[in-house]
Amino acid sequence: MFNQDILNRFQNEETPFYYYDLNVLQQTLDACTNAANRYNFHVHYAMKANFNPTVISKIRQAGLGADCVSGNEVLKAAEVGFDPSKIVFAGVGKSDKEINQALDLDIFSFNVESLQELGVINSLAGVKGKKAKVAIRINPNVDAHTHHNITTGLEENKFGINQWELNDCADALRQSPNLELIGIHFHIGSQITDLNVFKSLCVKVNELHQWFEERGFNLKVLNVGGGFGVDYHHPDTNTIPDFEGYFKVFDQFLERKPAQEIHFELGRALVAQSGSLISRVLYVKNGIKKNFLILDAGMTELMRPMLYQAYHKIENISKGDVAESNKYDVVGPICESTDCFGKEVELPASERNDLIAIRTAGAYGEVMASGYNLREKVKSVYS
Ligand SMILES: Cc1ncc(COP(=O)(O)O)c(C=O)c1O
Ligand SMILES: N[C@@H](CCCC[NH3+])C(=O)O
Repeated sequence: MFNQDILNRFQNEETPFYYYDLNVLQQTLDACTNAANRYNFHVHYAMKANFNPTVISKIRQAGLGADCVSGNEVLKAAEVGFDPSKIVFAGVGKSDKEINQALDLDIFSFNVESLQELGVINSLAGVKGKKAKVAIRINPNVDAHTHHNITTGLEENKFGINQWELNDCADALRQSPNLELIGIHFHIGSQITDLNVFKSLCVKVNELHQWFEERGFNLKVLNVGGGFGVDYHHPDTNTIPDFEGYFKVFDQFLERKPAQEIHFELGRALVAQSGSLISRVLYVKNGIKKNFLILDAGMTELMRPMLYQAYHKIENISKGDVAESNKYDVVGPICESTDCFGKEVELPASERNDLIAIRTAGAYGEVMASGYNLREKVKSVYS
């Protein structure tokens, strides 16, 4: 990924920064849209994964819709040119202000996460003399077999409406003149690599789809969310996720009516491999039990390893393949003991000023950066 031209360019940049390889991003988008088009599936990009302006503008140009989780994401999506008819808005805690902003934009759908929220959207739409399009986000109680902290579709999770509330939900919809039910929505978790999980989701969606049809609701949309994972261990040899295999599962196992639209909300799978966090070694500290590489990037720039014990491949891109290697705990400068990107990482013998790449950082990296310790906002570089 890092040829000599790029390395020369990096030498002149102040670190740390996010590097986005826009070719990788384009290849990923092409692979996704080609596979989705084959099945006539609609993909909305989950903006929460990365709302860097250059990245989202490329995604918009690829023709995807936007899946938003806050009023500001909805506004940003519209501002960068996503057609409001392709914007959906999920989230367990939509404020009145956020709902009103989305109503003003006439977005495609509110993915509603509680009975109470249905009532609030009905009232706010009524005040504006509008009919809001809604999809019911149902908690399907399907185990995503991913990290506990990024599972969203189990009964213990706060997301979506529980199945035992669906009768009340159907009654509320019948009594809400300012709502139009367009579909049902699911999202069971993130970084899912076992496709059987999606098969189980399809079985559940079919069951709940039928439940609504039996009660006289004609669903235009089945939205199965996102969650498709990437290979954090092999960013160079398994760069583009197998979108074809992923969509095929839904084509095979989801029962859909001829005019019905199938919607997806992919985030990580589209952007993760195109981004790396680039930093410099500030100090090498050799201890009795441990050697530390102290970087100029920390948990304030990339929080995933500290928050989820997530693995990211770490490379010394200044040294390349040299014979002598050492084991290091690769840490940041932040005043927290958990500020560690990886323990006992095998790297070439490293020195002050070497450039270190932390790979597969294009999703939930830059967007989760913080200003803790009064750190500067992290910059971006593109090629
Ligand atoms: C409702 C919803 N849709 C889509 C996504 C995108 O997930 P991912 O980045 O795993 O594809 C998320 C995040 O997990 C989400 O909460
Ligand atoms: N932020 C998480 C994913 C959460 C997805 C949003 N529900 C991660 O870095 O893996």
